[in-house]
Amino acid sequence: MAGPALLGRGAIVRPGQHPPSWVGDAPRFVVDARVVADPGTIVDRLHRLWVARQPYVVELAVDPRELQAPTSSTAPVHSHDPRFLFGLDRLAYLVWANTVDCRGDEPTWWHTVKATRALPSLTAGGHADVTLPDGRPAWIDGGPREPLDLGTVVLHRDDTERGRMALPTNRPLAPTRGLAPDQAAAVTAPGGAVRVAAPAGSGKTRVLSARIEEVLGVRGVPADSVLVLAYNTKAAAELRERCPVPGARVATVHAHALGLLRRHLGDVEVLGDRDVRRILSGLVEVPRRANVDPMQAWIDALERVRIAMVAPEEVEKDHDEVEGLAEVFLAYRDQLARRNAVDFPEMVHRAIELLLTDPAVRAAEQDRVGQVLVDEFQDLTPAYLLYIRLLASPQLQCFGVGDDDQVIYGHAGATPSYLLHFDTLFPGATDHPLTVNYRCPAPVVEGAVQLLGNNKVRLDKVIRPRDGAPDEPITVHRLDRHAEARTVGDTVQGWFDDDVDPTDIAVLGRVRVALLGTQAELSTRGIACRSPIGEWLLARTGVRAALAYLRLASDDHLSGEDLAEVLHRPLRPIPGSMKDPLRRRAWTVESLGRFVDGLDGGGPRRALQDFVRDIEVLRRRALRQPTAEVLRYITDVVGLGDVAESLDHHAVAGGGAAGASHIDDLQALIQVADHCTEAARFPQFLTDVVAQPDPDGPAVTLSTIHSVKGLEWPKVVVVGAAEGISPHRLATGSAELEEERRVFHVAITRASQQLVVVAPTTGTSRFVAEMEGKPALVGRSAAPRPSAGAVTTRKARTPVRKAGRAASSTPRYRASVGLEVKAPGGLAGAIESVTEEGALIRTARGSLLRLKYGSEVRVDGTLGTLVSP
Ligand SMILES: Nc1ncnc2c1ncn2[C@@H]1O[C@H](COP(=O)(O)OP(=O)(O)OP(=O)(O)O)[C@@H](O)[C@H]1O
Repeated sequence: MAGPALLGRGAIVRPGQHPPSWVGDAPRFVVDARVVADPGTIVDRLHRLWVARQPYVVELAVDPRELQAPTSSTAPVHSHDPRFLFGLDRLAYLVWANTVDCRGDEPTWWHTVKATRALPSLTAGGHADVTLPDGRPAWIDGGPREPLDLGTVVLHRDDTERGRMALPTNRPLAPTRGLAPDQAAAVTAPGGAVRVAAPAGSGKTRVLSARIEEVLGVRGVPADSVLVLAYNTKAAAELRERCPVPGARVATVHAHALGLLRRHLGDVEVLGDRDVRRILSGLVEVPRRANVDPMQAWIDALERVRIAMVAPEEVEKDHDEVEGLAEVFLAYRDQLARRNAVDFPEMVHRAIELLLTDPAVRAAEQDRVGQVLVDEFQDLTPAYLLYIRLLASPQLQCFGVGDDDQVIYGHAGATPSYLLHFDTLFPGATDHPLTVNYRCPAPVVEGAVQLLGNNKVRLDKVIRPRDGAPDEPITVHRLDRHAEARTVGDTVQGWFDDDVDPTDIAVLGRVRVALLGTQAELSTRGIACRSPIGEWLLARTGVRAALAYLRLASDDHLSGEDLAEVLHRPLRPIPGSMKDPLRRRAWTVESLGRFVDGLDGGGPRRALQDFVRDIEVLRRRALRQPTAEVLRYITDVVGLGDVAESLDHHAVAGGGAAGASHIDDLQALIQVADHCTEAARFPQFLTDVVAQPDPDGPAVTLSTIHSVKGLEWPKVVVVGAAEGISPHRLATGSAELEEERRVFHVAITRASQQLVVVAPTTGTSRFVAEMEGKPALVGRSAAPRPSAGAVTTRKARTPVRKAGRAASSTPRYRASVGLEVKAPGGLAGAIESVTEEGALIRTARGSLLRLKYGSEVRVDGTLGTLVSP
C-alpha cells in the first residue's frame, strides 16, 4: 500500500494510534477542531512536505466531513489580502492527497478505490496499486504532478478520479528547442511550483513554450487541466503559435475570467468606455470643470479598487475628485450586475467574487486547473495574483516565469515582491533562474547590470552576456535638446545607408509625445515610420489650447472658437455671460479691443482686457520670434504650463507617471517647433505630421517603452533620456523611482545589435550615468507633484527688472549653465542655456522660464541679480 519510497506516501491515523512502520519518524500533525477552525497553522508546512514527497502522518481527530464543509467569503473582494486562500480547502486536500488511510483494520489507498470506480477497466491490486487492461502494473500517484522514474507505469490521481488514464509519452522534447542548460533545467523541473526568474533576453518565451510542450507532450498531462496565462492577447497568440502541442489552453487573465463568468452566469455582456461613462453619469454629479476629465478620474478610481485592490475609502482619501467613491462603487457594480454586464476590470473582479462566494463554482473551476503556467509573472497585480492562486489551489502548481527587473505597472499594483517571495505564495517552489542574456551586445548587458544595481527591491541574480555576444558599445549622444531629432534622423539614415531594414529599427520613448520630434524628423526625410502618435494628440487639452493661441497670434481674424478654447486656459475671472459674445463671431484684434473696452464691470472687464493684451503681445512676438519661442511664452508666461500641471495632477489619480502628461505634450510641441519656425504655419504642420496614415510597407517602429515588453530589434534608439522624462517627473518616492529605472532597463535591453541613447546635455537622465557605471549625479530628485487644486490662477509675468533697480550691494550672479536659481514667484530650476539677453531656466516642474539679465534671483537663498556671463 505504501508503494516505493519515492512516492512519498504518508498515513492517516486515529488519535493516539501508532503510525505504520513504513512512515518511519515522519512528522505527525494533529487535525482537530482547533486546526479546522484555523488551518493556517499547519497547511503551509503540510504543503511543503507534500511537494517534497516527504511522508507525514495526520492524526485525524475530527469527523472527515468537517473538512468538506463548504467555505466562502462574502467580504468585499478588495478587502482580501491578495495572498488569501481558503485554508480548509487546502487542509482537506493535503490530509488526503498522498496518505494511506490507516484508521481501519486494513489500510486503504483511496485513490485505487476511486480509480477502479471511475475506470472499470482497471483492476485493483497486483504488483502495484492497479493492473492496467494490458496486464501492466501501475501506481496511482497522489503527489505533485511530475515524472517519476520507478520503472513502473505511474498514473496520477487527478486523472484517474476523472475517469482518465493519461500516460506519459516519455517522448523527448523536440530537438529544435535548442535549449541551453539553464533553460533545459527550468523546462524539465519537477512538479510543484517553479519560479523561473530570468533577465531580459534570456529566452523566457522559449522556456515557457518548451515547458508547455514538456507538460502536455512529454508528461502527458491532459491539455484541459493545464492553463497558460499570457499577459496580453498578442503574447497569447505567440505562445499558441510557438507551442507544437495542439490544444494548449492559452489565455489572458481577463479572457479567462470572462470565460469563467460566462460558464456560470450565462451571456455576460462586455461594456465599452462609452457605456461605462453613461452608467457613471447617472451616478455621479460631475462638475463641469475646465481642464480636467473628471469622469476619467472615476473610471481610474474604480479600476484601482478592482485591479490594484485598494479599498474605495483609501482611493477616495488620496484623490478628492472622487468623493463618495465607496457608495458609487457599490451602485456602479449593482448596475453592472443588473445588466449581467462587465467592464474590463470587472471581468477579473467579478470572477474573483464568484470564486470567493460560491464553493461550487470554485470547485468546478479548480477542477479545470491542475497546473498553471504564468508568463510575465512580474506583471501580476494584486487582483490577478488572487485570481490565479484561487484557481490553482489547492495544489498551487504554478510555473511562474518573469523578471522582477521588468516590473513597470506599479500604478496597477504590480510589484517585484510577488516574484521575490514566490515561495511564500506557492510553498515548496523550486528555483530555476536563467542567467544568460542571449539578445543584447555585451556592453548593453553590462550597462543593464550597472543600472539595476541601483535598485534595492530586486532579486540578487547573475546576468551575463552570451558567449560571443557582439561587443558593440552603447552610443550616448549628449546634445542640445534641439539637436535630438536631427541626430535620431541622422542615425536612422546612417543605418539605411548601411542597408539595415527599416523593420530592424526601433525608436523608443518614455512617453508617446517624446517621439514627436523623431516622427517629424523622419517624415521630413521621407522615412516611413509607424508611430503611436496620431490625431489624438491634436485633441489633447494643452495641445488644443497651444494651437488656438498660435492661431490667435498669427491669423488675421481671431476665430470665436479659438477664443473659446483659450479663454479659460488659464482660468480668468470672467463670467460666462461676458465670454459668450466673444465666442460667437470672428474678430480682429482692434474690434475685440474696442468691444472689451466698451464693456461694463470692473474686475471681469480688466481680466478680459488683460486677455486681449496677452493676444496682442503674442501677435507681436509671432511676427519676430520663431514658433518655439512663442510657445514658450504661451507656456511659461501666459500660463498654459500651469494648466498642464493641473491636468497632470488629476492624471496622477489614475495612472501616475504612467498616465499621459500634459507638460510633456507642451514640451514636445516646443521641441518639434524647430521644424516649423513660422508660428502661422505650425498648426497645419503639426496636423500633417500626426495625421499621416500608417505606412503599408516596411517601416521604422516608434513606440513607448511600455509597449515593447517582450520585443527586440537589432537597432534601438532610446530618445529623451532626460530628468523629468526618465525618471518621469510624476514618479515620486523611491518605489516609483526604482520602477522608472526598470522602465529604462526595458528600453535598453530591446537592442540585439546596437543601442543608441539620446540625452540632453543639461538635465541628462541619471540613468545614463548609472548605465555607464558612473556615480549617479543627481542633484535633485524627480520634481514634486504640482500642488493640489484645480487650475491655478495666472502666474506672475516673468519679471523683467532693470539691472539698476536691484540694490547695488546685492550679489551679482553670473549666468552659467547648471546654476540653480529661484526666480520671483517661487519658480526654481537650473540654467539650461544662456543667450545674449538672458538665461533659460528649466524649472523643477520641467517647464522653461526665461529670465533677462538684471532680474532678481535667489541663489542658495540669497537675493541677488542675474547678470550676463
Ligand atoms: N538558448 C538560446 N540560444 C541562443 N539564443 C537564444 C536562446 N534562448 C533564447 N535565445 C534568443 O534570445 C532572444 C531573447 O529571447 P526571448 O525574447 O524569449 O527573451 P525574454 O526572456 O522573453 O526577454 P524579455 O524579457 O527581454 O522580453 C531571442 O532572440 C531568442 O531567440
